[in-house]
Amino acid sequence: MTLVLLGLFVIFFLSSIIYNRWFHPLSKYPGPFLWTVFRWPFAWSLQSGNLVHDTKRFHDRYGKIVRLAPNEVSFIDPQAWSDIYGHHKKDHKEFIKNPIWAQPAPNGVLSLINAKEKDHPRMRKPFVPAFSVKALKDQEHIIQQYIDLLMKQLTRHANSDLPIVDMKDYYSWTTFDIIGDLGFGESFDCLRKETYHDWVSFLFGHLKDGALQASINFYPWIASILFALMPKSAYRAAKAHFELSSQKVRRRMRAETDRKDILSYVLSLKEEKRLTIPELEATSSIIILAGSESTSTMLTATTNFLLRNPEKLEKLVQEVRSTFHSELQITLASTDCLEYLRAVFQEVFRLAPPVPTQIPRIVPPEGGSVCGHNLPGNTFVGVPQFAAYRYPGHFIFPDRFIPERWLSKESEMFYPSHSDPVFHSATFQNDCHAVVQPFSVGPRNCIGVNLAFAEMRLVMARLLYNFDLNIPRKRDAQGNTLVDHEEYSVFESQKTYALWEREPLRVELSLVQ
Ligand code: HEM
Repeated sequence: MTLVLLGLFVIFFLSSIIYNRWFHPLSKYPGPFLWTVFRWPFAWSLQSGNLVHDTKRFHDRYGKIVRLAPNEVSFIDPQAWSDIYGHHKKDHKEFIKNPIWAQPAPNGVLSLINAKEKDHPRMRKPFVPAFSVKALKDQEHIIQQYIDLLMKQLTRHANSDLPIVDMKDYYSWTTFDIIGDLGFGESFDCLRKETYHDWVSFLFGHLKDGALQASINFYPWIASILFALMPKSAYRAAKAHFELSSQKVRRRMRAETDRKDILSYVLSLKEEKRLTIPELEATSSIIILAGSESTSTMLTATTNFLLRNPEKLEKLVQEVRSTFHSELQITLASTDCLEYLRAVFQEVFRLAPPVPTQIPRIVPPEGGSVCGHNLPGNTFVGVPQFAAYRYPGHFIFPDRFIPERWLSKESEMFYPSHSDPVFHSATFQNDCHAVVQPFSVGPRNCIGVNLAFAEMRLVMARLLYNFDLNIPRKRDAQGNTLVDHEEYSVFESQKTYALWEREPLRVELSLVQ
């Protein structure tokens, strides 16, 4: 009997390899052998934090279309953005959120970001005015207030005996405090106390658990056993975190205030047009995560690239300090004209996108087309940002930090630094700007783009106006000061669990005299 079972298993095993590799409808798409016949190499790479780098390696080797698992194809052509994430059209149905990832909150309800296609427009609409340019203008003083506090804390450190800080923490504290206040009228008080709130520290662990849970979800037939083996602390933490954001929502709903925060726009609607309370609770915790983590990641990555490229840092400092003659002049409106700062952000989005993985979608059951390829229903698809943006067919010098590639050729700033490969006005003409879509596209793109840019511009401009930033200096045996660029952390080599796992970013600060 055992032999028969073993024989059946071997036959099943071998025939699924043969089918997946040579007879499956996706067999014509190239990919690494093991990945195309089994799901586990993908799941393993995902939960060990290497998926982003593995996917890039495969696209560099196989080209713009790669089969990453028996039922999954990855596309990096710019056309794939609108085909996969774009609006529903007459002959093109909207692709579906992948339920492997889009799981309900602990109250059993899907949040805005995970909502089913039929519920998504209803849930998104009430938030749209809260993220408009007009709303942002009304909220600018709140954002500036937290940046004042950031500058105050950094000034204190710059004046101390040890003027070295982990900027990753300061950026996280700032963006969490801002979204706590703008979202629910309550700061997390991270900046003032210079420490993470429980909610925030939980979140970083939660991202890792999320990658592990998604890996397990690929195997529904053993998922319940594997979930039972997961540490119970992960569930308790998820529940505690959800409880905290629910309390924030409920407190905000009870508060009698005419404050223009994000929830005020939703609460001002008639009940039938609002999200239900459980939906609002589930969505609130997503707004806190989405509204803080990606922006602080972007600020951390920008600082890391600037410190590793001192000539670019110098050029940006020059732009900021020659534009403003008082810190009070640094506003949302006035920072809009900083063209080199904008180019720096574009280049950091390209080299270290805050959402570096493929944002998972599924082809609708009746099938669909991506970049002219007809795919069977239920195929998993996505555009992996990190791989797409560093693909040598899309950008010249794809791994080099050259913000100038985003400037107009007529700009006064369009000239190479000493460390750049020589470039001239035609060098970047074939760069594929259209592929860089860090906020995604279509009906489920990022609702917080304006807020993200506002925070990024104000924080970076005020930081560079007030401080000189340096890689922390070491001393050699003779007491001479050394700056070792070779040893400094490289942002893009970090692991990813949906978002980047950010290591400390130590920066030496000195106040500009
Ligand atoms: C540099 C900063 C940011 C980046 C790169 C970014 C990127 C993205 C991306 C790629 C998506 C699409 C996710 C998907 O389809 O699954 C998204 C969705 C979303 N983002 Fe952002 N985001 C940023 C900042 C923000 C901010 C400041 C907020 C403010 C609260 C925010 C709130 C949201 C929300 C609520 C969604 C879900 C939208 C929907 O499903 O309708 N994001 N973001």
